[in-house]
Amino acid sequence: MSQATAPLLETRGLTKVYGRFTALEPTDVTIHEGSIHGFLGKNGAGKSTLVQLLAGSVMPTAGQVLFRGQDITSLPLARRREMGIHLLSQHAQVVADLSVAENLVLPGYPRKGPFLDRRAMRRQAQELLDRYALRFPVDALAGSLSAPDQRRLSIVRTLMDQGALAMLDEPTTALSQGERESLFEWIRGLNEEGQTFVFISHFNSEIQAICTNVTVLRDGRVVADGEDPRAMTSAEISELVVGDKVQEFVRTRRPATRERVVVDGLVSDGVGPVSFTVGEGEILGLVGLPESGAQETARALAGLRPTQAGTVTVDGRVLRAGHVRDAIAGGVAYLTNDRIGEGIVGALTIREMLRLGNWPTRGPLVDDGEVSRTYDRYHSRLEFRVSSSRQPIEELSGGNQQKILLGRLLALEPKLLVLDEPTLGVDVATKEEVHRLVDELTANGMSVILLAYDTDEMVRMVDRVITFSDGTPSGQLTGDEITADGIIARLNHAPTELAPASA
Ligand SMILES: Nc1ncnc2c1ncn2[C@@H]1O[C@H](COP(=O)(O)OP(=O)(O)OP(=O)(O)O)[C@@H](O)[C@H]1O
Repeated sequence: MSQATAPLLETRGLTKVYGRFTALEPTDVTIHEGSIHGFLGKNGAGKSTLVQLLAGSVMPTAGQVLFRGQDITSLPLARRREMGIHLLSQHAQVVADLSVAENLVLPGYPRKGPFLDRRAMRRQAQELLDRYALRFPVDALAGSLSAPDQRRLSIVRTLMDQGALAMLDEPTTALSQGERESLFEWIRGLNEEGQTFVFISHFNSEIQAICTNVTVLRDGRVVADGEDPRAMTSAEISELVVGDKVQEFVRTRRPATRERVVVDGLVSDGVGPVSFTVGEGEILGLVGLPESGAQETARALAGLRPTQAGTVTVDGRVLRAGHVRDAIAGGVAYLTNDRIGEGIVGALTIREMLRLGNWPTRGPLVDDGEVSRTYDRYHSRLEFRVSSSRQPIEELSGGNQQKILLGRLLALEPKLLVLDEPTLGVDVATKEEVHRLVDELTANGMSVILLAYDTDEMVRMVDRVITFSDGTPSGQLTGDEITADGIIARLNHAPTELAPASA
């Protein structure tokens, strides 16, 4: 990795206040040229706020941003982009129905007079792909690329114009272990050539794998700066982030006492037939590569995919397939892994979101007292960092939004909880709290189906694993067979097709 050199970007007393809420206290940080600089912190600590202030998508309440010594505080986002400062935010994605080339030249399409110059566009795009050792065709639709390739494409967009600084806010969300490693190798290769990165992640292993130094934020304040994460243990990093020791939760596997959920011959749009059972109080892991049938089956159970054959029975009641309201009424609740697309309703307040579609009533009226009690229950348990229960969901940090979605499902008191990436974007302390909570629910009889890219989470939480390939169950792991290596071996992990940039 390149030697850290002169300051590329510096902040002086940079502050962000929203109304009466201080998202970022006066902050002084320095990002050195050639470094991979990590920002760490719990949910709501202020990481995204800080990178948005650096990128110019949010303007500060006070303080300065210096770029190579020049004060750029008042420059807007577009000007900073021209200077090579780019942010790939948690929500940024490629435009699925545009080609790779169109995505890469956005928004500055090359023109010939009033016309779009397609040849120039393709040539520019191909040069970029070559420069960053990406081998997918410039004419492919961006939406047809694999998830990691879409991520690479969006990173390349942040690196265009010889980008001086690429800030990546949780870039590995929804990538498998193999995909992460290949992405990291690529980033390291670019870094070797002098590219500076800012990197945000809740995974200590990722921070240690890639960052040369870190800044740690807690409740909007810098509590550590300049540490080398490679010289620390994962527990030390967690302690720095949380401000306390994080007790890793270890679940004891419990044999199921009776069958609660019976899935029999389920066929859903080319997936299946799928048959399995889930016991009372059991956590069943569904594992498979994308489009293997694991996630499709989970969504079909929740009524979110049309089904053509088979039945789903919960406590003896047969659910009407393909009907989400019927699934909920029958006791099935599903946590989506697409928080932005199908999870949150931005304008709702937190307390409304927690009881959305599940309003407690007193006579004909919404029972406001019960809404408040629901908020209090999950606020203390899941520790949202928010200014009030009436704050709109869209203002919350990503991890806090995830906690609200989880709280909403728990408030439904389901019999079967289907969790698709329950700790997506959630910090190290809350992750353990979510695991503890799910364990308690299963101790009280709730059945859980878990999908998780993080094999460590899978291994620690489940009683049993069913693997999927080609749209049907391909095997089962129980007891001591449930290990990260065991799962990965069953997945028949195909190596990713890309070589690192330096190759
Ligand atoms: N537009 C806004 N209005 C009010 N408060 C906001 C707004 N944007 C962010 N906040 C608050 O600022 C705080 C910091 O949020 P930020 O998104 O920076 O956290 P984060 O460290 O990136 O968290 P996460 O790990 O969950 O993504 C949060 O408590 C959030 O609710």
